[in-house]
Amino acid sequence: MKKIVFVLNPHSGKALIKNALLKIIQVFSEAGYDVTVYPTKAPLDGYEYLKKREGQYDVLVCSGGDGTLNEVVRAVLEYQGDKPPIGYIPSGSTNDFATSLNIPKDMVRAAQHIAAGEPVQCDIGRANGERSFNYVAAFGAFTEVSYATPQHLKNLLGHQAYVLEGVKSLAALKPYKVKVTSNELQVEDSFVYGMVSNTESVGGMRGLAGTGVDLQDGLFEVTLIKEIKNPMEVQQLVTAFLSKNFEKCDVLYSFKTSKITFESEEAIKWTLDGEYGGEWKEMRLEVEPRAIEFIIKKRKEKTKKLN
Ligand SMILES: Nc1ncnc2c1ncn2[C@@H]1O[C@H](COP(=O)(O)OP(=O)(O)OP(=O)(O)O)[C@@H](O)[C@H]1O
Repeated sequence: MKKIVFVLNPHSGKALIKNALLKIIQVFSEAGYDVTVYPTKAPLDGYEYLKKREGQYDVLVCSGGDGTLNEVVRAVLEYQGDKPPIGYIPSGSTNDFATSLNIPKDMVRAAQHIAAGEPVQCDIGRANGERSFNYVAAFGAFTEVSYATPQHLKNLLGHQAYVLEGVKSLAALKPYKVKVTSNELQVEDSFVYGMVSNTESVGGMRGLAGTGVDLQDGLFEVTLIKEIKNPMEVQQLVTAFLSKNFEKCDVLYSFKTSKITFESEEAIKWTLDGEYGGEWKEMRLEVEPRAIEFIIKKRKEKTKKLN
């Protein structure tokens, strides 16, 4: 009998998991799995639990927000032997990455997709050779948002919390002098925002990272916003984001890369998958191509697009 473990953060999002838990277990059981359920007790508990149990499960399913998913991926990346596929049942406040994987918001449906789904390979990011990130590493405006927003506020406002905080931080944009080095671009300038991502949606907003996002092309999208000096530049930026056409915007760089370094004289705070990622004077971001398998619903066009 194949073994599935279901690791869940009981407090994530609005704790909706409690209404769906029994049905989710039934879905996996009826699909022929021997099911183990593990509710996490604290940050890093999910990571440690799975790390210690390498080789014991055929499929790892997790439910929570981006932070919980990040822990599960991190454990699997550290496995020495086979890396089991990961199923994700989102229950966080924004769930950007789930949107990119076309995972339904309804938890029981998400479980059904996993039970009948297939694994697809996905690129993963690595920050300064250590911490992994699934879909976004960023600094500057907006990035304080997710780790500075308390859980109860996130639960209350959901995705609006991000937008509200984002607008607030727009009023106090602090530029950072940064040297950016990649094969595609070498530049030294003042930036208010920098993002390296592998997702169609960031902070609940689609299109921020440009178009043509492919989760397994070995490339992440880079979006850099320069210091904004006048109202015309603000307008340019708004137009670029609304039209999703970044080419004519002088205050923005948008390109794809597999490796990029950010260097600055002062330490800059980073966020990795919406969680605090530390303060760094040098941040090296690298793509690990197709490092993880996610189980998603079998779908002709999706399979075509991803493979
Ligand atoms: N039982 C727990 N108590 C406290 N924190 C936990 C617990 N289980 C997990 N965590 C930690 O809480 C952090 C946030 O959890 P998670 O990402 O699952 O939910 P969220 O914050 O609601 O979602 P999102 O990040 O999408 O808004 C994670 O870093 C996770 O490790």
